[in-house]
Amino acid sequence: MSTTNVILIIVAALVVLAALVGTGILLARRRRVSLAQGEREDTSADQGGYRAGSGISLSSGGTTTAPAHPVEDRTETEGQPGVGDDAAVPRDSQRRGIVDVPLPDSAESDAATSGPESGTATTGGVPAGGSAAPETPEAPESPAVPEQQRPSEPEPEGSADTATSLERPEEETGSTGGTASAEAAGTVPPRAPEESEAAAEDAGARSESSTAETEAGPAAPAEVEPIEPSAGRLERLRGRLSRSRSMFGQSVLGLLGAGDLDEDSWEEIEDTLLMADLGATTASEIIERLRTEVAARGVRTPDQARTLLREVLMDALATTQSRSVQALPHGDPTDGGKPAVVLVVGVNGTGKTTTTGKLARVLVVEGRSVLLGAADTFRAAAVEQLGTWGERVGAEVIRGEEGADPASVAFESVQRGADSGVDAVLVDTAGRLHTKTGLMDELGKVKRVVDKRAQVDEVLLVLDATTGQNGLAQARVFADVVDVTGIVLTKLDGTAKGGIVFQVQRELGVPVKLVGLGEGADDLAPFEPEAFVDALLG
Ligand SMILES: Nc1nc2c(ncn2[C@@H]2O[C@H](COP(=O)(O)OP(=O)(O)OP(=O)(O)O)[C@@H](O)[C@H]2O)c(=O)[nH]1
Repeated sequence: MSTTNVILIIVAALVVLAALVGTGILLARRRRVSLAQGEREDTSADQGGYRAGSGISLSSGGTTTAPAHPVEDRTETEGQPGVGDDAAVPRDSQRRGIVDVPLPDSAESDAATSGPESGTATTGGVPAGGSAAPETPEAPESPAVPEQQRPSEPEPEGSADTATSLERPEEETGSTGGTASAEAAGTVPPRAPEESEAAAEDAGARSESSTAETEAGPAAPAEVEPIEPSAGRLERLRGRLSRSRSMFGQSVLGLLGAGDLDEDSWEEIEDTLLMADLGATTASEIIERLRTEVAARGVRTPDQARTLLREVLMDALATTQSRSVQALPHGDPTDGGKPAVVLVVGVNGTGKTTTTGKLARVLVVEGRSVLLGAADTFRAAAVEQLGTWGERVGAEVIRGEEGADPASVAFESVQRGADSGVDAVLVDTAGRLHTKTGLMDELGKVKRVVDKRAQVDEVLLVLDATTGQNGLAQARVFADVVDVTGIVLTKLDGTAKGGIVFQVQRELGVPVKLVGLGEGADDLAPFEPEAFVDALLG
């Protein structure tokens, strides 16, 4: 063998060695990151005040409770696709800068988001909350809101015409909201900060007339259908989840309980976790933890495997945030207290209206009075749908005409709720694609406008469990724009997935509070990690 050949062989051997060392370093680093994250999760294994096994837990809101985003935990925002990511969804959501985009001028905004005529003349008086307006946490209340009429004192005009509820006749606009009409016509420049309070006052003043225009809902409810006790609902939850998820349990438990696992088996377990939408990071953390525990405990039997997997999944779902829905009033609203205000947000068709109705039902059955705000002014059918829920539960419904400014409807709802002394105001917002900056800006405006009148206690983001990873992208953007305080995961009855629960909680620190299990009136249950994991394991 010539010297050249020997040198070539040595060089080749060195190259192979270098490649192996590189791969080893990469793997080691990946594991180290995962382990560190796992440890962080473990420290937050406290369940907060959540009462498992009971009905939906309700509470009064405190100060704003939106959790800070654990940004450092985000691992899938570097332009890399997440497993199952929808290719149509931009993966650079963090860089899209939704929060930093200045809102359009109020007149422009109204023109863009409202119907051609209606939104402008009708809603110009509502504080726009544009970039020039300060983010006032509390609106000036009594001075801005004169004594309002009560539901029992309907204004003569408009009371019969629910379709034009928030639209004000020309002359009326002129008399009570000159600024509004001028602004709507585009003749008023964006409001200076000091003008926003005046705008709130204007909106408050307007509501005196427009409350009469809003639907005189069935204030004296007829019969509220009896609601199934929570125990029964949870039982159904288990049944429904286990039907769709038994494959997950069987597959993972079968492998784990088989004793010594080779690399192929671990990969298969990881694949199963990914298929259930747990996401790459969560799945990898769970695998690391399982590997460690399997070695430490000497798992050999299916029972041992089940105990271990249950524990690991439960830990991954743990949160320090309360899962209680903050929908109870602050004091007695009929005696100086304030109603709870809940905003329901999410993309189209996730189940916002249905969830709003179901939640209203839970509250009413608990003896609470509810007012529903139909701020979904994009879709007339959604307003009708909420109206039907209002009839079912005996709640007044405030609605705007199609195309009206949703912020105006939301403001009117909160105003009316406060005036009429209800316990909770639930505002259903229009579905919007999280990828449309203008629509997200509009949602931010809804929240800010409501904030001027009352504290928003709960912002529930409704996610459709069947949309998988896309749900995470949605959650990120919505959380940035409106400080989401709780997640409702709907349609869990229709999917074998739902692992998005793990990811949303892990990344956003926002607890999953409720789950939707069907289209029925009672198909809303508290999210209970134990029940969820048991159902997942089959
Ligand atoms: N199977 C099942 N269907 C549900 C659940 N929640 C809502 N739905 C159905 O999902 C569909 C959409 O629900 P909506 O409440 O209208 O959704 P939305 O988010 O208000 O829709 P937009 O107003 O268009 O944004 C309806 O057919 C609901 O009955 C659930 O938990 N399970």
